[in-house]
Amino acid sequence: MAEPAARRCCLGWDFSTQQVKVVAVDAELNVIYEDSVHFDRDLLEFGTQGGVHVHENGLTVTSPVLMWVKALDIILEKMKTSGFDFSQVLALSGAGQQHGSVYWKTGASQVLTSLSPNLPLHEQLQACFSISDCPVWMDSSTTAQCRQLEAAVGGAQALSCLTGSRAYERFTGNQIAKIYQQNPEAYSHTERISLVSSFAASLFLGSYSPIDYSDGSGMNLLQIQGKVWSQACLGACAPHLEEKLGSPVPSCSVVGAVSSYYVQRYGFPPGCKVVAFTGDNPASLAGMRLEEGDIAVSLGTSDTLFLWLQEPTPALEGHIFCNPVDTQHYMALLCFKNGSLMREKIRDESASRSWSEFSKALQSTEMGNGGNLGFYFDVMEITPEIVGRHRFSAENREVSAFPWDVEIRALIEGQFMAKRIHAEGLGYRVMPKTKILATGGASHNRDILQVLADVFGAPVYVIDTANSACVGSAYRAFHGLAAETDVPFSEVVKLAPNPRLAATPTPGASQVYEALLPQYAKLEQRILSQTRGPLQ
Ligand SMILES: O=C(CO)[C@@H](O)[C@H](O)CF
Repeated sequence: MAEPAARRCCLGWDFSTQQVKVVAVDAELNVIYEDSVHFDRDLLEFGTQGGVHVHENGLTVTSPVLMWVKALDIILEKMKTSGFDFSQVLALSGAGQQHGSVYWKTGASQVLTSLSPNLPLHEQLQACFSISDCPVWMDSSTTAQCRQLEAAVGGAQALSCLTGSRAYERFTGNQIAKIYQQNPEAYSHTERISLVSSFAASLFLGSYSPIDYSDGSGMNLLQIQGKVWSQACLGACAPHLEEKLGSPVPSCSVVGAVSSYYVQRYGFPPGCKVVAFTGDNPASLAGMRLEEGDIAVSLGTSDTLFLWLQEPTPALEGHIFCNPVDTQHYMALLCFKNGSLMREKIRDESASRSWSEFSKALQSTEMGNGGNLGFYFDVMEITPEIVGRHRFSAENREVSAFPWDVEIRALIEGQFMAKRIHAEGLGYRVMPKTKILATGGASHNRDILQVLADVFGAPVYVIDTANSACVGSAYRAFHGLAAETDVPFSEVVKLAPNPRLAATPTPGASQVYEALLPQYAKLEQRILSQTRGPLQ
């Protein structure tokens, strides 16, 4: 049988909370291989649940760094056993869960640069970490450090203007501050601090990989305008921190070639390039091929917005990161906690637990819902911090109930008007070329997507984002190969499969919602001032 034609490809990795995943993407941008290793299922000796350990205090959440190392050993062996041809890999890049941090012990770099190809990574790196259980994004034990950092730079808004976010417990600077304060000896024996993304890149490089601008924006340490560490933030967190972090680099940087360990043990070509790894959300933005003016809406348990911003206006909500595929622009994340669980509750209460009844209500009620507006937050909302259900008639009078069909439309219109208002609060603007990319469970309901298209006045496309961080990383690897030629990312990925058009705005939608959006915003402020007292 003829030898299979050589399939030049790039690899995209994702070191996520629950697993390590890899995809191989060929030059036509087709996924030709994928594999994964699940921490809970395949690495039982580490005893994680959902890939993490939640500590007794309920606030501290960590993951064992050697579990991540061993997962890479296993997945590479699985690829080798399946006959994957590593010699075809032109470049690789990857993603890591954002905010997590890895602490390399003094002397580890010598081990990393002299790995024996006869042994797995985890056996050789056993003694290379000063902290064996790494803080991850689910940790919320650093509130004190958050307050200290905000005080050091002039307050929450000042920190947001500087680093793109106010202080958040999961953000890496606050986690480093806690380790320095509570475990100074481990901190003093740490020669390098990586994010999960740059840690994974270091494993492939065989030396310390720099932190990229985009994932570095999730640390409360990087000046997002100047793309340099903020000396005020570094100083407020821990001493000698800049030398432990190294200098940040543009996310599209080629940071080196794979180490000889991979050439000799797996057959990677010696010139296989490593493109800077980044955070899972920035990598997903790349995988969704978001462009200027686009917005991605992930409709899941909580709803998450991915925004492409040219001129960000940092706020006390949401997160602004350096853009992973365009160094002049930015991206933003906005999280809305009352997502699908809220939609399912109203479906159960008002549509007899039936999505088809739910859809009928949306089909039978008018855009704008006759001026009735609703706010549905059965759990404390993140954006903004409101809890409870609040309904208002067209005359702005608070009412205790709506008819079942009005209730359903009020929920969905309210959820999407909130998204547009808060996105625009961060500097997002709907443009004539705007595409809305919808993903997640609720994106299978066409009537819900119709409301989304109407509220934003833009077409809605649906995409499958199951592998978006991996695929986005493979796309970024191809982009890194073209780095010297200055080809824009959008050009590199133009052959990728296009999303499917699902809904376009109903004629007259803009007039309806341009009038209703300010009304919704005013009522939101009214609820906020009632619940937390008048704004200072
Ligand atoms: O904390 C987050 C973003 O700010 C999460 O989406 C993590 O990146 C998940 F890994």
